[in-house]
Amino acid sequence: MSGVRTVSSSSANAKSYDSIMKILLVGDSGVGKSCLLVRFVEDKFSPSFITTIGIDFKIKTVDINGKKVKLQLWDTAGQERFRTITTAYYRGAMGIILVYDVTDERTFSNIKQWFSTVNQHANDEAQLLLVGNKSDMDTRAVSTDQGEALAKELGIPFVEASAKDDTNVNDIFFLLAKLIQEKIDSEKLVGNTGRDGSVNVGAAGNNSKSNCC
Ligand SMILES: Nc1nc2c(ncn2[C@@H]2O[C@H](COP(=O)(O)OP(=O)(O)OP(=O)(O)O)[C@@H](O)[C@H]2O)c(=O)[nH]1
Repeated sequence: MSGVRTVSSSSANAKSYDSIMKILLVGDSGVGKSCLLVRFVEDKFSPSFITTIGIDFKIKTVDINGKKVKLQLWDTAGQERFRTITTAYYRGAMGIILVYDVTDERTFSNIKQWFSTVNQHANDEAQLLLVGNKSDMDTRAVSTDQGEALAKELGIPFVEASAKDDTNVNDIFFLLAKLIQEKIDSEKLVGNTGRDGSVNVGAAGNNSKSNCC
């Protein structure tokens, strides 16, 4: 994708980036959230399924329009029993990726529920993105048209991807980071980095830096 370039996939020190973006992945258990993250950050794929317990995170620094942006990527557990823990992390997220599995219709129909949970717990200004994963598989149950139609209905962008064969995985994260950056540049979203590297996010109108009336 033009204007976007990977800088490093290791933990960056405090002086090696211009800004931080907190991004969350949500969706049913088994749709491939962890695999998308591992593919993006480590360029690896494992066919074995190790379910996420609670929450996990990885870091990757990318170049967006000449600025070094540290992506703080939070991988939430899809299992219902962790829902109380995971929803606590929605607040402050600048970007949220809703993932379903194109071979599993149930994970697709559950996206509306994920969308509503996100709207309930996340900041109004968070940028959302719908991802249909496992596009490499022949046993498809959800068509690309269905994915596009749902994204249109929800008013969010859509990407089909495969963590396994590395289709569109970089595009997911770079597209989201670019959209977040555009919101920051247009002052719809404000991110402040705390001393510990944590990010506080708010709508620009709620932030003291905004030129509010
Ligand atoms: N064929 C194929 N399999 C995939 C793909 N992505 C993930 N998988 C497989 O799907 C299974 C679940 O992947 P995970 O990434 O652990 O799923 P998750 O969404 O993180 O699951 P939870 O941690 O329980 O929420 C694993 O066996 C993966 O190997 C893909 O793009 N293609």
